[in-house]
Amino acid sequence: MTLAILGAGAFGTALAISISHDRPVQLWARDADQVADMKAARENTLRLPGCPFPDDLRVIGDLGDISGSETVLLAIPMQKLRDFLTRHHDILSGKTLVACCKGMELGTGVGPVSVIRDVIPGAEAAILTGPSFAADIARGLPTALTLACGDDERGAILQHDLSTANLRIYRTTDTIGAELGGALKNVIAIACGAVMGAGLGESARAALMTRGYAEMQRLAEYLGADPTTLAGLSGFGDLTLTCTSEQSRNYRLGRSLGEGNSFDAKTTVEGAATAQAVHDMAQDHGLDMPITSVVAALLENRLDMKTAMKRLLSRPLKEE
Ligand SMILES: NC(=O)C1=CN([C@@H]2O[C@H](COP(=O)(O)OP(=O)(O)OC[C@H]3O[C@@H](n4cnc5c(N)ncnc54)[C@H](OP(=O)(O)O)[C@@H]3O)[C@@H](O)[C@H]2O)C=CC1
Ligand SMILES: O=C(CO)COP(=O)(O)O
Repeated sequence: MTLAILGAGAFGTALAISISHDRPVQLWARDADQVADMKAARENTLRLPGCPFPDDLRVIGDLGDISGSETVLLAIPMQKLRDFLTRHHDILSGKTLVACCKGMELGTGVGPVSVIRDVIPGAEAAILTGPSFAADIARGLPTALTLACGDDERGAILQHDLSTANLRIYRTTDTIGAELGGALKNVIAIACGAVMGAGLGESARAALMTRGYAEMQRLAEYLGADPTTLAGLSGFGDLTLTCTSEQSRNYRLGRSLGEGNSFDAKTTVEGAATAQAVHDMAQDHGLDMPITSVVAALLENRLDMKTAMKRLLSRPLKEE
């Protein structure tokens, strides 16, 4: 079975490299120059340099070529997903679509599985998420991810098809919990980066991670997710990785905020839009999401670091 991966960014490319050691993979990029470059160089010099392509990885620039692939991984940023699916509805209808992005959609507040179900009801929707840096996967370092699919039989097939010697996949049917964990940990990582950038120390970061996790659980429970999903790879696991690593773009954006430095606006940082989306949703539903709200305000320059910290620390004292 050939697998198609749409989006030749760092993550799509890393998954394509890892999985094509076991089975044929088509990796699609929208930009003709990038397609030509990857075909010639047999690596993604733009997004993931230094990671050579296995022989069974085929680079494609024509979406029509995926007609024979039953399973399609969508590795494009969250805020671009709805438009992408709408434009390519007919090609993707009837397939199993696995979201590989992390975030909640601005305007609707929903995650990628809901967007897929909404735009292409004729497809089976799933999500692959969890603690993993693209460079680690591409280099063959051990990684564990969560595959969430509402249809457990289909989920078991995906789990088997996408696992490799170094990529160990666990499965759940709780798609809401899996997409919330991946989305919200990015917001908390921005907060942690900001605290570290401002020189507030490791203890403050540990407090933010813990209270951030409580915030994630609160929203997840409200939206009907299983709390044990949040305690797994897609929630706690990814929170730990992203809040503590300089490899994370969300963490680095936060650190720049804390240091008072600018950050390259072209970098994919899913937590920025997600902070706003979740803040809006929390307000609509009367939910208490103080860290998310502070991150959204920091990113919009509605708050400075000092006031942000004061706001979090001056909240009424309560039971843990
Ligand atoms: N990098 C990582 O370590 C990990 C990333 N992820 C998640 O994967 C998702 C993608 O991130 P990542 O690959 O790192 O991002 P990159 O910035 O490396 O790449 C983004 C990719 O999306 C493509 N793209 C952007 N907009 C569109 C569009 N409208 N239509 C089609 N393609 C589009 C870009 O194409 P172009 O170059 O032409 O603009 C590019 O190939 C994110 O949600 C991220 O959270 C998950 C786990 C790990
Ligand atoms: O999701 C990731 C790790 O699991 C990648 O994190 P960043 O998007 O912050 O780089």
